[in-house]
Amino acid sequence: MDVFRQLKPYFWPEKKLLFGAIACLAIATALGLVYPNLLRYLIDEVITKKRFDLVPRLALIVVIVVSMKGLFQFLHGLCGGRLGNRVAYHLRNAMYNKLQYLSFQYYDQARTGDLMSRLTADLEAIRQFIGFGFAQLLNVMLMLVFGMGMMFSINWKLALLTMISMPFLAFTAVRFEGKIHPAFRMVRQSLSSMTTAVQENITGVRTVKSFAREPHEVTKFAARNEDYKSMNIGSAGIWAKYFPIMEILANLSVVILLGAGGYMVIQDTITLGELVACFSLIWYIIGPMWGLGFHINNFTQTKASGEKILDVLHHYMHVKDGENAAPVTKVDGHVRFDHVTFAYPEKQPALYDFNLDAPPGSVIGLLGSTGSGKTTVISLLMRAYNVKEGKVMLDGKDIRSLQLESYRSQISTVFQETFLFSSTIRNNIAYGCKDVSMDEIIRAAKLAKAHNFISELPEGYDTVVGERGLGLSGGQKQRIAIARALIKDPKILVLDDATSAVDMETEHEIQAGFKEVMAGRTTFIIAHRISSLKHADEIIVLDKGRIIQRGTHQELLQQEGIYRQTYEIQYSDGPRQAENQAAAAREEAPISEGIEADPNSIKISLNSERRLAH
Ligand SMILES: Nc1ncnc2c1ncn2[C@@H]1O[C@H](COP(=O)(O)OP(=O)(O)OP(=O)(O)O)[C@@H](O)[C@H]1O
Repeated sequence: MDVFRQLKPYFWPEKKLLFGAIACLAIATALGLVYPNLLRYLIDEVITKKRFDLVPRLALIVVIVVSMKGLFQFLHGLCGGRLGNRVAYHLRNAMYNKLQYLSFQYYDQARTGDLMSRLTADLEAIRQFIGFGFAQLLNVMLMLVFGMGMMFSINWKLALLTMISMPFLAFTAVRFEGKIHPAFRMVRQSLSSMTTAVQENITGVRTVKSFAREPHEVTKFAARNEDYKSMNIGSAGIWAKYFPIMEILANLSVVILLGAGGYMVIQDTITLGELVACFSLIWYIIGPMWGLGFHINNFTQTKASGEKILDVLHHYMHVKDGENAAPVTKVDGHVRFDHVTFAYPEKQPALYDFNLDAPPGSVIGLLGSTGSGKTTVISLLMRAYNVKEGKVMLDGKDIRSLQLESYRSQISTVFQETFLFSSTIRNNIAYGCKDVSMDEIIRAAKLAKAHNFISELPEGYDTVVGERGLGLSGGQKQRIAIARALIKDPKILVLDDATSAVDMETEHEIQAGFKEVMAGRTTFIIAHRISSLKHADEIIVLDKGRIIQRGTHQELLQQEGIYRQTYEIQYSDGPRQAENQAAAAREEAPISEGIEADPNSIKISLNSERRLAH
C-alpha cells in the first residue's frame, strides 16, 4: 500500500471521480442483490401460491432494477475511464518532466528501452488499476459482505455450512499473491531488458549491418526473448497450480449448499425459494473469490509498475538548484576552473587539479588524446556534474550557486555527435530559442556554411530531417548543429570536436564565421586538428586528466611535447619542415592573424593535410 500512498498526489486531486466510480459500482452490485430476492419471491409467493397476477409487477421491478443497474454500471465506466486517464496523464507529464531534469549521471546508467517501458506499459497498468481495478477490488469486498449478510439473514445455519471451504480459499489466495508478485516483477524486468535490446538494435542498425553482426543480434535477442518466455511460463505455472485449487475450493461450497440446502427443503426447514435465492447468492460470494486471483494479480502487477514509476519520480537529482540559487542575467563570460579534481562515480579521477582562467571573449583550445579529459572539462563547465573538489566559476561566482537553467542558457554547445530532432531544418536550427525570425535562422545557417546545401534541398528549410526524415551527411548535420548553437547568441560557446566531420575548407570557412560571431564571447574548442585550435588565446594540452602543456600556438610550437608532435604529423611532410615552420612561427606574426593575412599559407597547410588524409 506504500506505493499507492506515494502515488496519492496524482490520484487524490481526482477523488470525486474515484469515489464516484466506487459508489456507482457499489450501487450496481447492491442492485444485483435484488435478483435473488425476486427469485425467492417468485417461487415462494407467486409460483407456489399460484398468484400469477403478481407476475407483471414482478417483471416491471426486474426491468427497473436491470435498467438502474445498467445506468450505474455506465456511470462507473464513465468515472473510472476519466479517473484512470487523468491520473495517467498527470503521471506521464510528471515522469516526462522528471526525465527532463534528471542529471547526466542518471542517463549515464539509464537504458532507453527500460525508460520507455515505464512510460508506456507501467503507466498503462496504473491507468487500468486506478480507473477500474481499485473499484473492482473494493467491490469484491462489498459483494462478499452483502452476499454473506443476505445469506445469513435467510438461514444462518446453511450460510455457515456453505462458508466452510472459504477460509481455505482465502488462505490459497494469499499464498498465491506471495508467489505471483515476485514472478510478475521478474516478467516486467525481463520485458524491459528485451525492449532495450530492440531499441538499441534499431538505433545501432548501421553498426550492426556494417559489422555483419545480424546473427549475433538475433542470438542476443533470442536469449532475452527466451528469458521473457521462461519468466512468463514460470508465472503461468504458478497461476496454473493455484487456480484449479481455488476453483475446487470455491465449487465445494456449491456442493455443500445444494446438498445441505436440498436436505433442509425436504425437511421443510427452509423454503424452495430460499434455497434458490441462496444458490443465486452463493455466486455473489464465489464470483469474487474466483476473481480474487485476477484482482490480486492486477493489484500486484500495478504495485510493481508503481514501484518502477516512483523510482523515476523520486530519483535523486544530482545536479539541481540550491535554495538560494541566483538567476543568471547579465554575463561577461569570465570562466575560471580553480583546482578542479573530478572523478565519475566509482572511477579514477578524469581530471586532476585543473586550473583555467578564460577572460570574457577569449578562445580556449583543448587538445589531448582520447580519454584525456577534454569532454569532462566541458561537462563540468556545463554543470552536467557537480564538482566536489575545487570550483568552476562564472564571473567570479561558483556555478553551483547559480540557477541551473539560466546558467546553461548562456552556453551553447556543439557536440561531437550531432543529434537532430525529427522535424524541419528550420525547427532544428531554431531549437534553442523562442520567437526567432526566418532571417535569423538564415543568418545562422550562413555563418555555419549550411545555407547553400539547405537551399539546394527541394523543400529548403522545411525539409524534415532526423528520424524517418531526410538522411544528411555527417558534415551537413554538424553544420546544422553549429547554426543551432550560433542562433542562441550565447555568451559561452563550446565546440566539442564540432567540425570533425566537415572538410578542411568548410572548417576554415566556418571558423571565419565564428570569428565574426564570437567577438565578445568566451569560446572553448575541443579539436584534434591543430588548424581548429591555433588561433586560440590559450591552448591546453591534456593527458590522462592532467595538464601537460599550456600556452599559445606559437609558445607551444617552441616547446618539445605532444602539441609540437601533433603539429608535425598534421602539418608537415616531415619533421624538418615542421621545425622550419616552428622557427618561422617564432619570428613571424601570430598564426591566428596569419589565417586571414596569408591565405596562401592556409592553402599550403590544407594541401598537406589533405595529402595526409589520403
Ligand atoms: N559519463 C561517464 N561516466 C564514467 N566515466 C566517464 C564518463 N565520461 C567519460 N568518462 C571517463 O573519463 C575519462 C575522460 O573522458 P573524456 O570524455 O573527458 O575524454 P576526452 O578527452 O573528451 O576523449 P575523446 O577525445 O575521446 O572524446 C575517460 O577515462 C572516460 O572513460
